[in-house]
Amino acid sequence: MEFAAFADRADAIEAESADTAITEAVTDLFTDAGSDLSTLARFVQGRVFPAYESRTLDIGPRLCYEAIARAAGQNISADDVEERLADMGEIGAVAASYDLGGQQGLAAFGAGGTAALTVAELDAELRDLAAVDGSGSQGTKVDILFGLFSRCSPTEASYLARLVLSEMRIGVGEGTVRDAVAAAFDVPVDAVERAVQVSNDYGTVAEMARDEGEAGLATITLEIGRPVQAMLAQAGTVAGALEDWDRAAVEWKYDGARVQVHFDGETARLFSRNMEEVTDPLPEVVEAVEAALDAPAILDGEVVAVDADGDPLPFQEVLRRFRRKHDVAAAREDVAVRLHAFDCLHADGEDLLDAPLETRHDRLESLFPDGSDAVSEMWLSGDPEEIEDLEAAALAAGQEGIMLKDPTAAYSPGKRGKHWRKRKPDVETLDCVVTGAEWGEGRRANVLGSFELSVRTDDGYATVGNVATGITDEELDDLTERFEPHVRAEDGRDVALTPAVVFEVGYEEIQVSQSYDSGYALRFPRFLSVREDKTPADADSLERVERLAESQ
Ligand SMILES: Nc1ncnc2c1ncn2[C@@H]1O[C@H](COP(=O)(O)OP(=O)(O)OP(=O)(O)O)[C@@H](O)[C@H]1O
Repeated sequence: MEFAAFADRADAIEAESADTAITEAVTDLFTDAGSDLSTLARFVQGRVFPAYESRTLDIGPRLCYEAIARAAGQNISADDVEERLADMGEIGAVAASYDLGGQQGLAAFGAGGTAALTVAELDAELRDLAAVDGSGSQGTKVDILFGLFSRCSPTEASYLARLVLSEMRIGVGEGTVRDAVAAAFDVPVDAVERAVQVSNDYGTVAEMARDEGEAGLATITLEIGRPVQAMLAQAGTVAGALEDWDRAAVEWKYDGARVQVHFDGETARLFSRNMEEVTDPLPEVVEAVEAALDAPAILDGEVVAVDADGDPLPFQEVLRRFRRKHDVAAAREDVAVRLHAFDCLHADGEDLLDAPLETRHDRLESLFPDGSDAVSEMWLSGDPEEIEDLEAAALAAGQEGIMLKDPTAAYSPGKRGKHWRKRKPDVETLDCVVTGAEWGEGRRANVLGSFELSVRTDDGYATVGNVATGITDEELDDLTERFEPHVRAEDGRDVALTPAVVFEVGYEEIQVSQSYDSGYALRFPRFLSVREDKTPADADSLERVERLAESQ
């Protein structure tokens, strides 16, 4: 398919407001996709790479503006592009507003000359672009992108800009893609959902659905080395859990960071909750797993930082270790980390996602030598007092609280269902995407002083408040520096930011309010931390804000 045809269809999808019409349009796109099916299944969601890959294009907004400016002609600079963005508010519209095809002579130096750009060619070019690294890589990336923009019509340029900056936002969420694959290739929605949970890639699933139908989808299994999305938890109470289940599986809620362990029988690889590989920064976890296991396995667990006495340290310490690229041995001397594995998704050739938690935990224990401290203990109890004692013990040991899990439930990747509930003594917090900021005043005029908080909606973000309290001067300096590459536009003291950073914020109450576009406002929001382990896609949703507001 030509990229122009895809761009036209994306345009038509964006113009639709009814969910059914959007799903139908995506269904038609998939039916007509031919050999481009897997690429298009990713492109409609604004992805070039499958969700399980941590590979990115690594194209910052500035680099994209430069490429657009060069394609737009000699008199246009990246600053001009940025100014236009401040006026128009959306990079696709900005890219479409220039006459980029006018540079076709120059484009001959870029990819593919002046021939019409195809989806396959664009995908290949973007993959080449992602592979560029080393010194001068930014310049090479601009060159490649310039070559692509120079071959674009206005509509193509709009969707190319949105694709490379991960700002597709045409109203197509994962649910739409799932339903469209099912409708296009006449397979059950559940079978598609299941295959996506296991493979974490809509591209592979769409092709399998088309080529081999429901039976083919059933053959997609977990693969060691290909991370799956983590199962998540809702807030819950002991009384609620014991009302719903005869007995609850009770575990400590460790104050650390999630990690998925993939052991192929010889070597272990580790992935963070964002599916980034964190094998190198955590050698002691790798060593512990490789020494203990002798059969292939995929495990889920939490990594906690500990001091010299083995007592847990705040979770920021473990994130520091996650990010550490150099001198890992020295970092390890300062702060050691320890794995608490609490689930087993695969053991010795057998996928266990559908097995009940109780069975999965038994398998987990059987993989490790007796009494190994790498396995998190799980208690089965129907007695509220016993569970309270377990919570007291978890808190006394410096952990966050307890998890209550349905012992009969399967493992549902990516789901925040009622089968796992977290009971933490502190009030709920929200993980919000920072979408804007404001410069300070007076002596703080050169640092950002207040930050606009948003939550996820189906096709973008909606504001819920501004936070300025709870941040030290030193943190403001750090945040100002951190946000610099994400500045999209400025107007007086107001700064528009590309969504990239997630703040954990506390608040006293959620109020219904017309002041913000979510329809809600956080009362007395206060900054708690930067969620280094989360991307905007992992931030809290408007749906969660609605639920929290209702349950107050
Ligand atoms: N025993 C355990 N079982 C499952 N998750 C655990 C356990 N101990 C610690 N955790 C952590 O708790 C998280 C579950 O809470 P949730 O799904 O709400 O994630 P979250 O948004 O990071 O929440 P929070 O900020 O409260 O940790 C898991 O992602 C995991 O990192």
